[in-house]
Amino acid sequence: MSVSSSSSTYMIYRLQIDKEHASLGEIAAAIERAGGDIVGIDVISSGRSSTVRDITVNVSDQAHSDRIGETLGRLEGVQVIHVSDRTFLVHLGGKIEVTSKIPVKNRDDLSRVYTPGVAKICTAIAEQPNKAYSLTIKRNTIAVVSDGTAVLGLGDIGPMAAMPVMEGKAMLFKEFAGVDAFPICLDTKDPDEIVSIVKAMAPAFGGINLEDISSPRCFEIEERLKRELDIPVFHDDQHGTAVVLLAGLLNALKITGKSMADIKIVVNGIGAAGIACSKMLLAAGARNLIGVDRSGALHRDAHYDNKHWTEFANMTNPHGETGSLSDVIRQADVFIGVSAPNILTVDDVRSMAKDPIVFAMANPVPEIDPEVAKPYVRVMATGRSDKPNQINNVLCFPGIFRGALDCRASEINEAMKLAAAQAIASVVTDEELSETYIIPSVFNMKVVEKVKEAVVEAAYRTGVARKAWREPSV
Ligand SMILES: NC(=O)c1ccc[n+]([C@@H]2O[C@H](COP(=O)([O-])OP(=O)(O)OC[C@H]3O[C@@H](n4cnc5c(N)ncnc54)[C@H](O)[C@@H]3O)[C@@H](O)[C@H]2O)c1
Ligand SMILES: O=C(O)C[C@H](O)C(=O)O
Ligand SMILES: [Mg+2]
Repeated sequence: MSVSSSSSTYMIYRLQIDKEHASLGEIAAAIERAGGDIVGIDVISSGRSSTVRDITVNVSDQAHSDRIGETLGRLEGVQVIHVSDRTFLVHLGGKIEVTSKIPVKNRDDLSRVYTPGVAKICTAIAEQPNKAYSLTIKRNTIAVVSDGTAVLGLGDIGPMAAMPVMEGKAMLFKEFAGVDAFPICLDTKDPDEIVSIVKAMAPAFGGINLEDISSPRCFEIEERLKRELDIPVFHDDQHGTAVVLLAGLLNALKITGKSMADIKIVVNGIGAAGIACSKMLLAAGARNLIGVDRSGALHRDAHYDNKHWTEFANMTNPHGETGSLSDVIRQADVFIGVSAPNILTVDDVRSMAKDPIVFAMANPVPEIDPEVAKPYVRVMATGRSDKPNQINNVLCFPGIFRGALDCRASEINEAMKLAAAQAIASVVTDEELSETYIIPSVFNMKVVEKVKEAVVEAAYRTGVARKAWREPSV
């Protein structure tokens, strides 16, 4: 039996194996019988009577891992020393660190990078603040700021628990676009306090990436920071997601031969991502878009305490459809999920129009398991990196900030976002386009390059770039 569940994970079993009483063959057979897939075997130490080995096994979940551990513990001559989760191992001590660019080996070095030499640099910046861009980390550094209230689809898990995601985002900024990023998780949910903290720390940064802040607070926080700061402020869950979604949908529609203006789109989860994705699709020509949240379809005859929902209802659902997700998804061409795990059923998908497009983007568990949906959909995408068609904001935020920093943009505007979406979509050529390849891989080096170029061009075109234009050298 092989492990196919979308929640599968790798566990490492460290075993002491008594050479006389146990063999690797027996151990492998026991693991296979218990349903685990062995993906690696390493010798840690080898003695005359026993060896210590790490056996890496793909398991479906924690309970499955426990069962395999118990099975191994019952084998004669085998002692389970410990069991570790490979995902936990890569997080030990955190995922990023600060390194210096210049060695500090002697007093001379010290006196230049630190006092007294550093003082004249400080004075130069005090006299001409713009010099912070050439003489400090500002020009290449982003703050990734969260309050831990909407972490992936895990919800309000607090600032400490949000850190692994923010460290991960910082890592991706660096890996994919060479942007230095600091994860900053704030122990407050108060919008006034978040705005004032971010404003106070802004001098060190060339841009602010807001992350995993729940709606509707995220809208006010972002709007105020955009107004009050002169560096780009970008709520990734809104705009990064919307940019990548539009890129994916433009390409998926080429496959089904339908046009944005004619299709019925259902967006499930009218929070940060849902509202931004919907606005972007409307700007791209969508007309029949219906938003659904926990209480069903949003429509203009209802009264909402949340003013963003009132605004949303007024610009969507032109035919005033009401009811649950299952009611409004009938005859829809496109489902976009930015809500919660496993809320879309096979029957819902089967009630959609011909050639359904399903983007189940909730993380880490999508609205429907892609394996379950596959037989009934034409194009399927999720936010996960272990499945085809990954619609995830990681395709956008490194490149869009690379471009914004390079031209020293004062903001990331609509034109820059649209340019980024078109650039991502364009990486997949017409020859390459297929049901399982509507969106490029994040590892495709062309993505960041094309997004950066398109964003820089749009920033100069719309007058928000502040760096003197230099013709590219030939
Ligand atoms: N793939 C990506 O790139 C990407 C990007 C951003 C967000 N997301 C995912 O989208 C989800 C929402 O993120 P967000 O930042 O917008 O959060 P949010 O808290 O701002 O919004 C979530 C919304 O979903 C609604 N919701 C929750 N359960 C629901 C259900 N069963 N039916 C209908 N609506 C439901 C909530 O009421 C809320 O309005 C998360 O799972 C997140 O991981 C994915
Ligand atoms: O973090 C991700 O993988 C995407 C997105 O920002 C999310 O909150 O789910
Ligand atoms: Mg997020």
